[in-house]
Amino acid sequence: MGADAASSSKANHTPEGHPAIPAAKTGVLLVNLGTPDTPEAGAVRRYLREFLSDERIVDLPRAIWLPVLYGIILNVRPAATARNYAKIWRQESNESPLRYYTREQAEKLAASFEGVNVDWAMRYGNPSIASRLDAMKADGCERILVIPLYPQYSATTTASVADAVFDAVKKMRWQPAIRMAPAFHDHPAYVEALAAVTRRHLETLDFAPERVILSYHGLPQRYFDLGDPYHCHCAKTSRLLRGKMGWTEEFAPLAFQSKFGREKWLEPATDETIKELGRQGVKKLAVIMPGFMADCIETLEEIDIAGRETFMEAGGEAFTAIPCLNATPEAISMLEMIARRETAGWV
Ligand SMILES: C=CC1=C(C)c2cc3[nH]c(cc4nc(cc5[nH]c(cc1n2)c(C)c5CCC(=O)O)C(CCC(=O)O)=C4C)c(C)c3C=C
Ligand SMILES: [Fe+2]
Ligand SMILES: [Fe+2]
Repeated sequence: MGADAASSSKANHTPEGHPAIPAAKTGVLLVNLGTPDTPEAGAVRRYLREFLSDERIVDLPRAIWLPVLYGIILNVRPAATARNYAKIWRQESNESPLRYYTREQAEKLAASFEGVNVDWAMRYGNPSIASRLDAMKADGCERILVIPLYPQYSATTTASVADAVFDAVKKMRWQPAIRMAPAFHDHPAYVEALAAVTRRHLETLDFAPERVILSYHGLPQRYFDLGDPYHCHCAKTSRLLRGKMGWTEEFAPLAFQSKFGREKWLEPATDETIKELGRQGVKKLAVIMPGFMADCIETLEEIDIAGRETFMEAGGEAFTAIPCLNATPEAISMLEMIARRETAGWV
């Protein structure tokens, strides 16, 4: 045993010859949905295969779902989705916007919340939850708080992160203690952050929107009927944000975007709402997407590109997609509040 090992063994009060034990640390792991590694059909196919195989996302019996997934969806969708990713890909760092902003959120949170190890992972794709939990543990994290970056709880997202976290620690002989942060759809700092980013963005425009659609990612209606509280969380965030901004429900209607598959999803659909407002003579429209903590394909392509086109074709004249919270100071301060509250007694 070298002199270093002997002195660290003394500091840790471990017996002579015992392997060195790193000082106990607390970690915070931010987790978002995930994204392909490149905007090419092969990478998109790998990502969609993992994503759409999760029973939390599609809960149909495997005997029914897997033939559809492997026979149709994974043959048809990757090429079209890859073309959409290519439109929004961040060339300078060669990654998707979701990955870029999630990493930036973790870096900024690390700078403001000293004394904890902050890391980030993706539920599907890379870096995986298991790989980052392994790395945090190897670095001495005995206590880890996981923050799913979904303000509104859904079994499809929040619970799916918990599944992956516990699947990963299931394989560890010496597990870290784990805490899962709850949803934060009604956290005052979250609603204030949405309001601040919105006000800042509206000031940069040369028009005043006649309507602001509050657009959230959708879900099959059946999941709501089975008890998923997501719709209620979206409704509450919307009510609180309207209150803060002085908006009426007519001025700022709720809608659900990104429908996938044939089942009935939560309504009204964002694309239909955009079309309908255009037909009714609304000329200036804004869309805010409070459920997305970071800009991604669903906000930058589906809304800012495709939604804009839909509105213009329906007679609209001016359109804006309000940026997501991303790594704004308000978003980081909210994440820090949640991280400090949920690590109480640990740090
Ligand atoms: C049955 C399918 C899907 C459910 C249920 C679903 C729920 C859900 N998703 C998000 C957040 C995001 N989804 C994103 C992309 C995306 N979502 C689906 C399908 C379902 N989502 C697909 C097939 C895709 C990939 C893109 C495509 O092929 O159209 C993203 C963006 C990822 C990125 O890299 O940019 C996010 C974020 C939530 C919050 C949610 C339930 C509440
Ligand atoms: Fe999705
Ligand atoms: Fe989409």
